[in-house]
Amino acid sequence: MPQILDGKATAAEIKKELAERVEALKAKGVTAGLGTVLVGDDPASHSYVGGKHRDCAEIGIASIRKDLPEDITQEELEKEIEDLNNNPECTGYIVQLPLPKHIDTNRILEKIDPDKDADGLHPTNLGRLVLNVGDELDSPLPCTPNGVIELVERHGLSWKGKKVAVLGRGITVGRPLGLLLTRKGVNATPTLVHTGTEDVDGALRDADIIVAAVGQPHNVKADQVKDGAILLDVGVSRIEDPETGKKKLTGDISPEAIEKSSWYSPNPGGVGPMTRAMLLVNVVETAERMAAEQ
Ligand SMILES: Nc1nc(=O)c2c([nH]1)NC[C@@H]1CN(c3ccc(C(=O)N[C@@H](CCC(=O)O)C(=O)O)cc3)C=[N+]21
Repeated sequence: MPQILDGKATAAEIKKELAERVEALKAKGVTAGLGTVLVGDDPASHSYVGGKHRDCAEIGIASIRKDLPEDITQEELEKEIEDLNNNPECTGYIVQLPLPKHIDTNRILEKIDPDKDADGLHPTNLGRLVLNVGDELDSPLPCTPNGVIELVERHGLSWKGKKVAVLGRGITVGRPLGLLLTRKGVNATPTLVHTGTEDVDGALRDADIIVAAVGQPHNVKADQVKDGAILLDVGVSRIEDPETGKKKLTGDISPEAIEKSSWYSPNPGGVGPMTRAMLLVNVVETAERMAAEQ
């Protein structure tokens, strides 16, 4: 029987630890504050951002919310970013992705003060991750990849020496996860599998651990998975529940593939809550660094 990598319970444990660090900061006169920038009215994005603010409230982090219209110009949005960079109450913030098509996303991400980058997606912080393979890093890490690593380790499992197939090469998951997996403290051997990969089946079957981050429902099939593999399900899709006819969330990995695993992360309830917990880690750590500099 496969065992569950319980993201909800693990995130709750991390939040408890963080609440203490938030208290310790308050004793020093520093209140951690998360800013969110949300453009347009995509319901899924609204729901994610809402979740982030609830998480903050739970552990004593203040929050600053900027909900902006879909037709905002590049220049206006850059002004909002500048505003958060200068706001001392905001110790870290995120710009919810995706942004509307008329916005140059990379230029926006570059405007974020790297010291306030709660997502760990600023080019400077991604660059620090590339440059540092060994020692402690004093910069934020990308939340979903970091959540994937932490979820496995907090269940007493190790990445060390493992062959890992990462399905997907997107900027928020696949590509940065490859970098995290090769850090010395993790020491896994990743293969990034993507739409240009010839032998997808071979790469998946060879893997001790599969991380699926493509956003296609039940994309990973039983015959692509080695017996006893560890499966991490990152992608989300909304599909119709055949029993109720209602839309429900589902992951990238088929139920038959999960049956063959030794451990798997459910979706929902796996990597999603861990992503949110790692965002809180980044906010607390940026605030701690700011407090240390005072
Ligand atoms: N700048 C930026 N940073 C992000 O971190 C970011 C983003 N943009 N754009 C979209 C993706 C997606 N994402 C999720 C976070 C939590 C859950 C999560 O907690 N999901 C719950 C289910 C939530 C539900 O029921 O809707 C679960 O898996 O159990 C899901 C998805 C963060 N993202």
